[in-house]
Amino acid sequence: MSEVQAMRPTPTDGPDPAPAVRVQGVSKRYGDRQAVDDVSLDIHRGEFFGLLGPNGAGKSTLVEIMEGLRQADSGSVALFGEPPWPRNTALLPRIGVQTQSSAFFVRQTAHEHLRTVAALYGVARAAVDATLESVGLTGQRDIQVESLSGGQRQRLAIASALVHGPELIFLDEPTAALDPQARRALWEVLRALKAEGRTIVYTTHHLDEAEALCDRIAILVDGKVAVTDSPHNLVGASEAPSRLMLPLGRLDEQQAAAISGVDRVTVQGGSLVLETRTAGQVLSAVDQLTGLDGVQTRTASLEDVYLDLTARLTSAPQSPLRTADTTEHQP
Ligand SMILES: Nc1ncnc2c1ncn2[C@@H]1O[C@H](COP(=O)(O)OP(=O)(O)OP(=O)(O)O)[C@@H](O)[C@H]1O
Repeated sequence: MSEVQAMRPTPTDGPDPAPAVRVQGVSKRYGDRQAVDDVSLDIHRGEFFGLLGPNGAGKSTLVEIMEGLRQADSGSVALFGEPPWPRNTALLPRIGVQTQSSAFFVRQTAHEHLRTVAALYGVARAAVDATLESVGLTGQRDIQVESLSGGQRQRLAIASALVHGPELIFLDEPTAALDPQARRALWEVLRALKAEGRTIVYTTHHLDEAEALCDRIAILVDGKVAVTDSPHNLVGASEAPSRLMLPLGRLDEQQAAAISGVDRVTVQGGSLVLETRTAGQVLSAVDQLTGLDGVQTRTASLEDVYLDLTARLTSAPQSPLRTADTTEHQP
């Protein structure tokens, strides 16, 4: 993306510039559903900020309010100190938006579509080729949009959000339809954008993605911000257990559950999984009983923290699922 437009100087840059995004007391209700409930947060310039939460938590509504696409019932939003609503055309060149339902010129080729979007912003043609390349669509440049696969369209939607070199980029579940290679390739594009100093607001259900990319995340539950922090701090402060995975047949479930410090025993795939908050003590007990050959340990991840937190705060089913086919034994 280094060939894509250089970042514009920000007129408000100074010793203490306004944050890229400031949300203060924002609420939004649809009928009797409180979609966003008194949310306040700041997203700093140059920050990679993740917005996580179960289906229906209010992420898209909040992002659309930030983008100026939807009006809040109460509260305020400022992007670089400017309100995006009512429609603020001065902000448009500075922000890039990819939504879950991006619109396309379907009868155009990928290249024509992006050229059309670029022309709306008065962007040089060279940026079109560079942006198509950055999202891995050079090979599809002459294919009509309606003939692109779902994942390729998604990449074109991302390219459309990036082609004018915006300072602030909103991406709403951008990797939802991408295959694993395309997902990792997009990570690299996003890391490069961050390295250029751009601010990224990123909605995702992929916890590994949030952990790998985001400086900070907010977890939204039932329209409220449950927590905001860096993935590192959240995992460090978490009480989510570590997991020891033993090949099946080495211990039975009752033996494992009887080990002091084991909180929960499950069978997942080909492993007996022991959850514990005292991994060292449990490892040495396992060593004495059966040896440590083939035993794997996994410390708490952001996904564990997320599942733990959202389970405590809501009874709704969670989006990232634990391994299916799990039997469980509580000691
Ligand atoms: N236009 C609308 N009219 C009525 N209700 C809506 C509308 N948009 C969203 N909602 C409701 O508001 C709540 C929040 O929806 P929203 O799409 O913001 O959540 P989300 O966190 O983005 O969900 P997901 O992860 O499934 O995309 C949900 O209960 C949803 O059904």
